[in-house]
Amino acid sequence: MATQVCEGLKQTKEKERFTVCVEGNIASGKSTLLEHFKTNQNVEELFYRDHERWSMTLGTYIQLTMLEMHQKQTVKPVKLMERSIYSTKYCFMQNMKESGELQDIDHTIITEWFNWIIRNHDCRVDLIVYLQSKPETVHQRIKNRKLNGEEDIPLEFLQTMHDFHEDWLIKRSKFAVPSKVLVIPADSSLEEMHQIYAAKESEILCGMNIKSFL
Ligand SMILES: Nc1ncnc2c1ncn2[C@@H]1O[C@H](COP(=O)(O)OP(=O)(O)OP(=O)(O)O)[C@@H](O)[C@H]1O
Repeated sequence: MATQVCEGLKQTKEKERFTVCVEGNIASGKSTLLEHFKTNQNVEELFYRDHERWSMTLGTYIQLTMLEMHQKQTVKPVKLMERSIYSTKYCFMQNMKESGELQDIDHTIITEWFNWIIRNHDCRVDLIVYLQSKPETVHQRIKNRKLNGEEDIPLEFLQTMHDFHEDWLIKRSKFAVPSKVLVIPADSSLEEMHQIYAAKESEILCGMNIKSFL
């Protein structure tokens, strides 16, 4: 897998900048990975709450926010992003549609916008780092961090979000994957995860060295 990712990246080696999107379930450790590489980009997403009334508003706004993140220029050789316009659409919006929170007409409009955006704007991704975690693991982490509003997130919801990520990035049964995918099992302890990130630094950073960030 690691070799395949490196091979696949050879074609893009000549480019000056890379975009890497970190994907995974709620509390799978995305911010922790970003923190490990000392970036401060963090998009707060509130999809897991009951947004029946505000789902269209929220969906449109978050899609716009993700577009802004994709468009953002950086002087660093690698732009690390938490999530992407793709997981927003293929996992979170899809869940809102299938659960009935998002009306069909609203979903159709958001999809039209999504298709137009990715056709007409540069939302290129060079690598997706998928933090693959068990729903039980992230459920426990959510309980441990005790954030307001998260107390009621049921295991079933985390299982559903896990399934959307797996369908998209592993089974590839529903939607196109926009880049190579590096899968990192993310159920280990924090200390072990930092060791794994250090060991996989070159793969995660598309062959770049963390020192080039400083
Ligand atoms: N390997 C780990 N072992 C135990 N706890 C962890 C581990 N990784 C992260 N955590 C803790 O789990 C919580 C979620 O981690 P983090 O914020 O990095 O996840 P996230 O994927 O960014 O979450 P969100 O989807 O809410 O943005 C935090 O309290 C963090 O300290």
